[in-house]
Amino acid sequence: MGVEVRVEGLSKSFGAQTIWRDVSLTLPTGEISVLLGPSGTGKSVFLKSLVGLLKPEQGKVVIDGVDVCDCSESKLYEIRKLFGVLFQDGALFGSMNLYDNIAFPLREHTRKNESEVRQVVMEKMEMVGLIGAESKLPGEISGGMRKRAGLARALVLDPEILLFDEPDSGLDPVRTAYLNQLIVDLNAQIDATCLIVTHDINTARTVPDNIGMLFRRNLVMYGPREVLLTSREPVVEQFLNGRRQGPIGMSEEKDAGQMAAELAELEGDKGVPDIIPQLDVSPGLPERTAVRRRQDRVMANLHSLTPEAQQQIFKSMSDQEREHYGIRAGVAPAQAPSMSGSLPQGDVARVPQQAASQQATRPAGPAPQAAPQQAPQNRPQQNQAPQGSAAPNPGPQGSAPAHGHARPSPRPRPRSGEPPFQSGFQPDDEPVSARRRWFGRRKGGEQ
Ligand SMILES: Nc1ncnc2c1ncn2[C@@H]1O[C@H](COP(=O)(O)OP(=O)(O)OP(=O)(O)O)[C@@H](O)[C@H]1O
Repeated sequence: MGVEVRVEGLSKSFGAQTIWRDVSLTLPTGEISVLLGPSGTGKSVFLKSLVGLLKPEQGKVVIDGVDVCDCSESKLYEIRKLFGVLFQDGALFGSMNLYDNIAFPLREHTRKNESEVRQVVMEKMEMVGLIGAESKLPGEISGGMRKRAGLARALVLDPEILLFDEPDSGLDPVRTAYLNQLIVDLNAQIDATCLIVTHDINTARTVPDNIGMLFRRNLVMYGPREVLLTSREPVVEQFLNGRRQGPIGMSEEKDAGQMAAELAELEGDKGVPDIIPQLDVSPGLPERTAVRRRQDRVMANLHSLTPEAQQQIFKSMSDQEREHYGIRAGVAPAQAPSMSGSLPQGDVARVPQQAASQQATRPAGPAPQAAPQQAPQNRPQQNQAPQGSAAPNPGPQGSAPAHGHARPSPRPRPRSGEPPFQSGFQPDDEPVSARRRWFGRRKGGEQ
């Protein structure tokens, strides 16, 4: 199971160049988060700071009770063992075949003998669908295969935190869809805390539980996917829709006058966005346990989310889940701030924690389908969990939780007749065949 990563007030500069300042966020245990931002906003610098490869001037990165920014070399060495990192190009050694590349961390960092090494390497190669490609050199395979080899290598030390630096860079949309499905499936299998840096809008829309966005040296927003995917914050909206119009210009920032004119042009185009369902795990694999933990966490902080985000959260629930959380039809969601506003606004990044105290600036969206009743009396434990962190693991699927009432299974599988927002990917969609390919039914051919 993954571990929580807590970032508090982190600031990083190179000489006079401030990369970002006062970044605070929590990557909840086992959840998948995505970090977005225009080129050059410091996303890779952020990843390197989490692993302790770069030292921010201020702030903390707390993992397992250790501040990575201020700990001994030996502690840092131990903490780094919790990480698996997939670099943009896979970072494979060009002169080593895939088997030796993937075996490398095991030979360097463990005392396993060669037969044990072989067992782990083959297991991870099978997970990413590379069986049969052991003897190939990185130069002899496609970009997609190199990414998967890099991912297998990132997995060999059984990481609790997985960082992906633009896993989709250089891949076509189909290979990107396969890779996204692989990430979701891996998360279901190992429950590692995942952070993906990407520019790919489809990845941002379908893979993560949480999304963050860096812009103008600030984390402008971070929160549950439903918040950012329905956000009217101009920079978030521009990025997630891949538009020219908005605060982001060719060289990051735009002239204020031009931006105002462009945004005025878009005023007519302001319907409440409907969000695409999140990718579900491939059939035959375990459910993602993070989904249930996240749902408890988000429901405990629901009042602090925008009405649009609340609406999307209700829509994504099954009847059983609505009943469990005491949600009834026909009542408006709690009012919460829109989270749109002028940039930079560091506090907006703490949307789930602080939004409730901010002023609403925009009328609520259209009448919602459903809204929560009072918090269920028998669920105080989740409400007491620290905001932004995962609620306690409620136990195996279907078993009675520690606080003693039956829970619905997480994310029930789609049944015929259910509305499409519950379905995730249908059996005929690409990621399912990706699983066939990546979980051993096909030998590691060229992708
Ligand atoms: N070691 C370093 N020394 C000095 N400047 C650096 C260093 N590493 C990164 N930078 C600078 O930090 C800024 C952010 O770089 P970074 O690679 O993190 O951006 P990014 O958001 O990941 O960009 P992209 O999306 O294009 O990959 C850039 O201006 C870069 O030149």
